[in-house]
Amino acid sequence: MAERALRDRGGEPAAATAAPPAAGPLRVTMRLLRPHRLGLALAVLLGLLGSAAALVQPIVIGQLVGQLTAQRFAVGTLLVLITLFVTEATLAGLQSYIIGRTGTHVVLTVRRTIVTRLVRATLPAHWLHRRGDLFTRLVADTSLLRTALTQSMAVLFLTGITVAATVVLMAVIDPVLSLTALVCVLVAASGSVALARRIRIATEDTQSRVGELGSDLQRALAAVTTIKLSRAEQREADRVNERAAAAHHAGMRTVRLNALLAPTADAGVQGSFAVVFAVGAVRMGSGALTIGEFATFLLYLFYLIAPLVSFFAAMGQLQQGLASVSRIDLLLRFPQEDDATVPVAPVSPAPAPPATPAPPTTPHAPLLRVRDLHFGYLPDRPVLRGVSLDVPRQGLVAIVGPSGSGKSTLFGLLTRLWEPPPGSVLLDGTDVREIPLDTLRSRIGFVEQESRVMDGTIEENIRYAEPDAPADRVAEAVAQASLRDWVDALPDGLGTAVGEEGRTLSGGQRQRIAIARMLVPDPDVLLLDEVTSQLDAEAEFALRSAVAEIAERRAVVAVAHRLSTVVQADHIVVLEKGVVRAQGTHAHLLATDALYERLVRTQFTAVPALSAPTAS
Ligand SMILES: Nc1ncnc2c1ncn2[C@@H]1O[C@H](COP(=O)(O)OP(=O)(O)OP(=O)(O)O)[C@@H](O)[C@H]1O
Repeated sequence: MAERALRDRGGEPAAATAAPPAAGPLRVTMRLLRPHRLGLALAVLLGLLGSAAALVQPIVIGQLVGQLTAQRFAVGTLLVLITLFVTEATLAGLQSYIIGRTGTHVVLTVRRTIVTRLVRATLPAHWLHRRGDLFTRLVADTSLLRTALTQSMAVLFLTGITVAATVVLMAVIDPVLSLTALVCVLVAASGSVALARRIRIATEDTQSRVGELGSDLQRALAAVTTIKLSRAEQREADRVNERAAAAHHAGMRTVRLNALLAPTADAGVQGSFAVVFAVGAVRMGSGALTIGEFATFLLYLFYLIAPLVSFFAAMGQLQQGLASVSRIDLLLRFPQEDDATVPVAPVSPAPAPPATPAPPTTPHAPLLRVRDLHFGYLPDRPVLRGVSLDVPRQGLVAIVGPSGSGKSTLFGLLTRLWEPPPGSVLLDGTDVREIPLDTLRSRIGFVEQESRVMDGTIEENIRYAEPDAPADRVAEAVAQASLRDWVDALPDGLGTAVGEEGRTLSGGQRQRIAIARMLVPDPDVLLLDEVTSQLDAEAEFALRSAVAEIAERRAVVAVAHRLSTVVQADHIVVLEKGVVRAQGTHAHLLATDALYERLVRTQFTAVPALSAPTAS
């Protein structure tokens, strides 16, 4: 719901979600092609040489015919002609290879850049866009770049040069007639240009509908079990099929416009010829042009047909590429985590920046300090309102409170998944905003409420935050997360594959793998967000003992719903509607705070006491 709220807000994205302003698609294209300009230049050069080899052929053929008619020995001329044929064919092949290669490289570079930016993008930026659409932009739109940009750019350049050179030659013969030809061609081109523009808009529309199709398909695949249990197969299929039909209709519009492009260009060229022919005839009649000059002029005009038609076709192709560039550009401008130094939506009262530098830390100073922390995801909807608390270097701090009171939000701010206001979260006396993200997240381990397990083996998942960790650290993390007995009983042990999203595991096993993953980097503080919620009594007991052991060496902050976890905490913070309403020990809070007393009575799930920890 929150993601939808962010998306629907549309018009005014908050500072950390806003991408820098867009440049025009042509400028973006030039920027994308710049690293590949050598390849493109080489392709154009080969094309020019190929054209030269083709243009010389009529002359050589003429000579050959002359020699043969005069019954002269023509082997030399024949060899020259064969060499020209071979050269032209070789150059054409090479040019096509280099254009293809350059196009593929452009796609690779763009995809790499996008992937890097996507994984480093801020969470708000991600939540503004549907995943299926991002996927389509990365896969389908970048594919369009290959032919639509590199090929069309090279063709436009090459045919542009050919057309310009021919026009110059024509101008030498008769400037008036060539001006007439030029004006006619430009008038004819205006129709094609207008069509090409519409092709671009239609392509953009098609691609965005393909994105919607991808998003809906992804939504359906992710919830396939829910769809089955809700008997919603047909409804879901209809919904996705409707998107497919919309993409088809938009695609058909592009096809129709594309089909119009060639006849429009042809009609323009033919019409131009008719006008030039008529003007030429008049000029011949008036003696301004000889019949020979007019014949040569017309010959050149015919030479123009092929390049002009290619030019217009390439223009249509380029417009399709530009449509994709506009969509890809959005990903290239995704705001990055490191750029996001302002709160997503400042809420009133605006938090004041720290007035004095952070106090020097001593071994007894708290490890984490939260000072007057205000935060809201949406403007004027505060979630945390002036939260202050200290986390000592060792021991267990429990955060309790009704659902929606802001407990998970607090954890997200401590790890800068969301940017806290300046001076409101200090780690070892340093504002977390000044600590490089990589360092911060290796010092603060955060096990989320619904931690992901990824396709791969158990060991790959546990090592995920630190792939090169020594084996004994992995073994220790496995033991601390109460996974040892279970892993030892598996035929493949740590090498067992877990399936996509850890499908072959139980909820509890997934949670413990997530805890082990966060223990491997040996963080100073471990944040646990309701990690015992999916565990049975035995596993919970085992994990509770493990948490107690972990808390002897480092700080642990746990959002807890189990009374057993809360009771064992050294310090308990009671959060209500984004405000810390009480803090203290279990006994103190039970005696002094009505909400805490109510939570203990009604909300905290009691777990039957067990005599000794056992692993499940
Ligand atoms: N990404 C988000 N965008 C907008 N609002 C959000 C977002 N995440 C949480 N919220 C809102 O912020 C408030 C606090 O949510 P939070 O998840 O921090 O509460 P919580 O105390 O952890 O709840 P629970 O115990 O149910 O997990 C809720 O009103 C929630 O709807």
